[in-house]
Amino acid sequence: MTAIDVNGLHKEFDGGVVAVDDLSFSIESGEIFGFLGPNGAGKSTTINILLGYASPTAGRATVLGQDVSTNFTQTRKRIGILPEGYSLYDRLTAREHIQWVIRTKDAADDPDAILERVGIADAADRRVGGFSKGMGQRLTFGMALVGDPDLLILDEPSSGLDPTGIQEMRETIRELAADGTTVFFSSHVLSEVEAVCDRVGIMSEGQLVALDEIDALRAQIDGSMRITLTLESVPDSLELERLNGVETVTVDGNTVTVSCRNNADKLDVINHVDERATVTNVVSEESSMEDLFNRYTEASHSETDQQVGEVSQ
Ligand SMILES: Nc1ncnc2c1ncn2[C@@H]1O[C@H](COP(=O)(O)OP(=O)(O)OP(=O)(O)O)[C@@H](O)[C@H]1O
Repeated sequence: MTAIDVNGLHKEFDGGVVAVDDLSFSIESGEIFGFLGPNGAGKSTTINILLGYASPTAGRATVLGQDVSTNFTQTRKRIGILPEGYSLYDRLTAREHIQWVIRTKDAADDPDAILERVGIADAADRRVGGFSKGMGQRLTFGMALVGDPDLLILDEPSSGLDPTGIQEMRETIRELAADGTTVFFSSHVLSEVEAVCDRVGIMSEGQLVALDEIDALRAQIDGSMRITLTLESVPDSLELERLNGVETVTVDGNTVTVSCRNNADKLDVINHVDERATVTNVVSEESSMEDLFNRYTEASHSETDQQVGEVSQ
């Protein structure tokens, strides 16, 4: 079943700012989807439209089978939201916060079980005013879990959490997805997205510039594999540039660093060098999530620049 379906979505604010530009994608139930993009890319605007808080200028979005431009109140009860920069009530306890969400969602959860799940059961009766940032984030996550939502929308969910908290949240997210909950995960912490998401969409200037599994995105960009070979000595002519799939070669002292397209190219490089020199060490790495993010968002910038150039000529 499709949990989110977005078709030709467009949002232009007063003053002509186009925040979302012809956006289309769909997310299946039980999928953990990472939604990425630099500041101002249009992520929050898209999330606000998906939650029925903002209306699109054009296009259509359906969430859990319901068009977001229709009365969305009942559907929203099936969505758990962890907003960025949450606001909690200092005078209320953690349990009172959970009870409040239970009431607004007409849910039947046990507040203590939820607090236990997010690791703050021992602080259930403490007023939230004295909570640390991480405790507040755990509580907000707990509030999002009320009512066993069909869709979880998490905006920067690991913000303020310590490594244990991040690990626990990851496990909870995976358990929920395995039970069929769809998770829409927006974050600037790319390692976090890589650790937990099945698929990612990268936004830039209101458009989706990449949409795929992370490995598939890696395979689509050139130079996504980097291999560093340490040699006893570097021969005068290695002629690595002549190999298929080799993008760049740099030599620094006894090390040769080669970027190439994929795993098969990497093996060719190792064999080629091994036939011509004594290799003492090999380190191979895939592009980091940061590399991918930069490559896709920079590519979209340069395409726009080019289009602007073409128009102005
Ligand atoms: N209410 C508004 N009125 C006018 N312009 C807006 C409004 N809300 C957002 N924008 C503009 O729309 C664009 C997209 O903003 P949006 O907040 O959706 O980006 P974002 O990807 O969530 O960014 P960030 O990562 O910084 O939160 C930006 O240029 C922003 O200035």
